[in-house]
Amino acid sequence: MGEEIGFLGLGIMGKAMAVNLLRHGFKLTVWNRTLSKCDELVEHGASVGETPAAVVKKCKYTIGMLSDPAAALSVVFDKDGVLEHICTGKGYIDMSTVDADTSSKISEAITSKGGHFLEAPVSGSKKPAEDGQLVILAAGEKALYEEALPAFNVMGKKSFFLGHVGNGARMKLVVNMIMGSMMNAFSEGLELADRSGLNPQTLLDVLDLAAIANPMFKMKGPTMLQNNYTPAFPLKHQQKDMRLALALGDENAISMPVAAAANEAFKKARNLGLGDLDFSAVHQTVKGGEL
Ligand SMILES: NC(=O)C1=CN([C@@H]2O[C@H](COP(=O)(O)OP(=O)(O)OC[C@H]3O[C@@H](n4cnc5c(N)ncnc54)[C@H](OP(=O)(O)O)[C@@H]3O)[C@@H](O)[C@H]2O)C=CC1
Ligand SMILES: O=CC(=O)O
Repeated sequence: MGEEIGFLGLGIMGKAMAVNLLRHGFKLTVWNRTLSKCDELVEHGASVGETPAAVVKKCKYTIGMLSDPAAALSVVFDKDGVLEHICTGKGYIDMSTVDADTSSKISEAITSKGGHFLEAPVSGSKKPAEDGQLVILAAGEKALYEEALPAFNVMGKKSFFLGHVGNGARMKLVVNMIMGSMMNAFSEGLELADRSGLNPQTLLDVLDLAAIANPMFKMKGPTMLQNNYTPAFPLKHQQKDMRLALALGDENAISMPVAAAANEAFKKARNLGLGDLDFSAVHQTVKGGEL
C-alpha cells in the first residue's frame, strides 16, 4: 500500500501501532534503540533500518514513538539521527508525548532542512493501539497530516488537527494531567472502601452506574483489586506527563493543587521502584504493603 513508512521506537505503543499498520498492508521500515526488538516486526513483514538516518533516507515520511523529551530529541539530533537525511519532500511525525518546547525544537530543525513536521501524540493505551482505536492529536504541517491520514485512520478511531506545533503536545498533556489526577482519586476511593468495611467490587459496580462512570475505572478497577499492575501505560511516563503538565500550568499561572498532589504520589511510586509497572500501581502508595 503506497510508499514505505519509517517507524522509530518499538516500545509498548510503537510495537502495537507498527504491527497494526503492517496488518493493514502498510510497508514499514522500523528501527529501535535496542535493535533486537525489531525481530518481531520483521516476522510481520517489516524491513529494518540500522539507524534513524537510514530509515529516513528510505522513507517518504517517518513516525517516531519515543519515551520522553530526551529520547525524542536524541533520535532527531544525535549522530545517525533523523536530521542527517531529512530534506525537501520528506516528513517526520513525532507521536511521543512531549512538551511543546521539545516539539518546537524538533519542528524548527526539520523545517530548516526543508522537511515537513507534524506532532501527533495519542490518547489511548496498549489495547487501543493494538485495535486501531487511538485518538490522534495532530498539529503542525497540514500537508503532512493529509499525507499521513490513511495511516492515522488505521491507528486511530479519530484524528484531530489542532493547528500550529505545540497544540497537540499541550492537548495531550492536559488530557493526561486529568487522567493522572483521576487515577489517584480512584486509588484512594478503592482503599477507603476496603478499609471502611465496604466491598471494593461493589464500589466498582456502583461507579459504573454513576455519572462518573468511565472506561478507565472499568478497565483498571478489576486488575487493581488483584494488585495486578502489568504495564500498559508505564507509571514513569505518567509521572513525566504530570511534570510536563505542571510546567505548562506554571507558564500560564494556573494553580493546580490536585495535579501537584497526584504528581507527588507518582513520584513516591517511582521512588518505591514501581516506575516500570502500569500507572495504576500508584494505588500501592495508598495501600502500602507488599505487592
Ligand atoms: N503506553 C501507553 O499507554 C501510552 C504511551 N504514550 C506515550 O507514548 C510514548 C511511548 O510510550 P511506550 O511505548 O509506552 O513506552 P516504552 O517505555 O514502552 O517505550 C519507549 C521507547 O522509547 C525508546 N527510547 C527510550 N529512550 C531512548 C533514547 N534515548 N534513544 C532512543 N530510543 C529511546 C525505547 O527504546 P528501547 O526499547 O531501546 O528501550 C522504546 O522504543 C511515551 O511518550 C508515552 O508517554 C501515549 C499514549 C499511551
Ligand atoms: O498516555 C496514556 C494514555 O492512556 O493515553
